[in-house]
Amino acid sequence: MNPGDIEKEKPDEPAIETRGLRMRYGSADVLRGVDLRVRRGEVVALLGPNGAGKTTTIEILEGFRRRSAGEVRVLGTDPDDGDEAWRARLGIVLQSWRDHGRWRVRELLDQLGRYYTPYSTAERRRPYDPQELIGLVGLEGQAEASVARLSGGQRRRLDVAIGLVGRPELLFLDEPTVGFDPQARQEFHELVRRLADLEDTTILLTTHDLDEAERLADRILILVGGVIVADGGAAELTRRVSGKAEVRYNLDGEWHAASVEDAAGYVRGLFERHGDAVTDLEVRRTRLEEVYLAMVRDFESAGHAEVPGRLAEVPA
Ligand SMILES: Nc1ncnc2c1ncn2[C@@H]1O[C@H](COP(=O)(O)OP(=O)(O)OP(=O)(O)O)[C@@H](O)[C@H]1O
Repeated sequence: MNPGDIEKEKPDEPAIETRGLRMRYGSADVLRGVDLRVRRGEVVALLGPNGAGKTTTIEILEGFRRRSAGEVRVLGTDPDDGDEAWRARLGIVLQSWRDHGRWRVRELLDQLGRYYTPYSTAERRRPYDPQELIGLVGLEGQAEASVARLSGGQRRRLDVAIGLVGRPELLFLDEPTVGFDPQARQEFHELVRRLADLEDTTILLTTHDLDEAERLADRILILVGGVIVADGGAAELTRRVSGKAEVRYNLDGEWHAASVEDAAGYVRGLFERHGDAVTDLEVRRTRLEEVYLAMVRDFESAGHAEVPGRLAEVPA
């Protein structure tokens, strides 16, 4: 079977699907039955406190780590059985990657890109042209710089370029924007949206930046205590925790605030009653960060036994 054939397999199958995924390190159960589905073309953010098992999950999906139990399919293949053709369809940006110090940026991308040439298809030309990729991640000024001389943020941009060089169908990003300045972060967000919208790339990312998750992801998964405790769009998760919005406004020079369920109705009434006397109107719903912290707190204060039927021992 050649790589072209593989790409045409089961187009409706989700890019990622796990059922009852479990991982035990020694006697510690880190993943206790993770069920997740990521549709093709979706951008999904995996959130969770330090040590929740996000990297472990991603590494299992990438085929870097063998799971203890459960079913996993990534682009139609069990990662434990993934071959080179399967790997060529993935893009991976790890939390840290330190090597290639003497290489120059363009040279490195050119070399790494050659690995993907045999896996080029009519739908997905592989690899990216190094110069185009350098422009895409904003490293034009560093194309001829040696890797050891890049700043932390530039190095991270290169990590992203390395993850993209094979024009992946599925891209894993583990805390991709750590060390980015605000402008680099914004450019990176635009890049991710462009990859998802124009190149139909499926993206699974982990981040501790809740604003980033909200801005980038079609869907957010919260991993706590080894299970997914919440799954939905940012607005949906926010509504689930707090249906209320805060309306602030100035009326005849005095500030007012109200916590209301129907913000649109409240604002309509406000203008009907006071017209132009209302100024500086602001409607603010609960921020994702508050929602996230409330969910983690609830889970932790309930004790982990609150997730029924999911905490059984992983078979040794
Ligand atoms: N190779 C290993 N052997 C033993 N324990 C491990 C191993 N790798 C990870 N762990 C443990 O598994 C748990 C989950 O780690 P993991 O790196 O997956 O978490 P994470 O959610 O990615 O955390 P962070 O947000 O800090 O990156 C942690 O308690 C960690 O100490």
